Amino acid sequence: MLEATELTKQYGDVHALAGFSLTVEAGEIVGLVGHNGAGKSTFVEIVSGLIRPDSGRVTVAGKDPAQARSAIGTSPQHIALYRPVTVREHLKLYGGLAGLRRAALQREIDELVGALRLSEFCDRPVGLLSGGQQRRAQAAVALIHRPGLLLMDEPTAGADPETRQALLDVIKQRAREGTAVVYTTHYLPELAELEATLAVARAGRVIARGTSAELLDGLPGEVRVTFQDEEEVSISTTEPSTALVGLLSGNERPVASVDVRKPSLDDLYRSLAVAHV
Ligand SMILES: Nc1ncnc2c1ncn2[C@@H]1O[C@H](COP(=O)(O)OP(=O)(O)OP(=O)(O)O)[C@@H](O)[C@H]1O
Repeated sequence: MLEATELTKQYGDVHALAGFSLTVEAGEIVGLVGHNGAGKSTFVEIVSGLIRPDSGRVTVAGKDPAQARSAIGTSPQHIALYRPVTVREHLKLYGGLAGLRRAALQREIDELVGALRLSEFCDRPVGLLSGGQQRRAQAAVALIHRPGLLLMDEPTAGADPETRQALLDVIKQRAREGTAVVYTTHYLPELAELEATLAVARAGRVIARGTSAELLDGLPGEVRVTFQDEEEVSISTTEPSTALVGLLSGNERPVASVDVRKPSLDDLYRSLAVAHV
């Protein structure tokens, strides 16, 4: 559904993209992760047809992004809605532009209003909504025409847990129906929930691609024991149970808490940074 090969994009001295390649199949959710400035949003902007690459090739459903607008739904990092216009009017406008009419348009609006819990503020102007409500409205605009490719750039930033869950549920459902999804986030548990494969961007390129099991297995997490006298001991380990037994055996002091942390995105970036110096 999406094929990007060796994309480059330069802003002055900054190489925002430096040979960025990524392929996403129909029905696949790809979690695009990477440090700030890695090039994720620039990639999303190119695929959504907002900006053009300096070189390289990108196709959506076999076409140039500018010719594939109706196949693409974008929820950009920064809210791009009209402040005086209500959420419902946005959905009618964007659904209508994509060719949805009357009953079909109404059906899609009703479904999204329900799934993303928009009913309470659907008839209010966007400019009067909270940040989280605007994010939900933005996501609904991306989804209204059932695009074959969804580009979600940090769609849950600032969202409360219920909103986050509602959005993840809709995205999973769309992927089951065959939608290809690119989902950028700084939050690994969301990608586990989406059962996404990962693409790790660094300095304008994708430097690792695979399932989270392939990329995270073998990376150390952390076991931390806090004793009641407030002393804290932590160990970086790939074997948390063994490490915990080791920490506690022979220890007579009462334990206040035990915390086992799985490998995080930071652990992944660190391991890849070592591999890519
Ligand atoms: N319009 C622009 N003009 C100048 N520089 C830009 C522009 N857009 C992006 N850049 C630069 O390109 C690089 C990549 O930025 P981009 O926004 O794609 O990163 P990102 O991975 O999305 O980061 P974040 O996680 O912070 O959203 C950064 O160094 C950024 O400063």
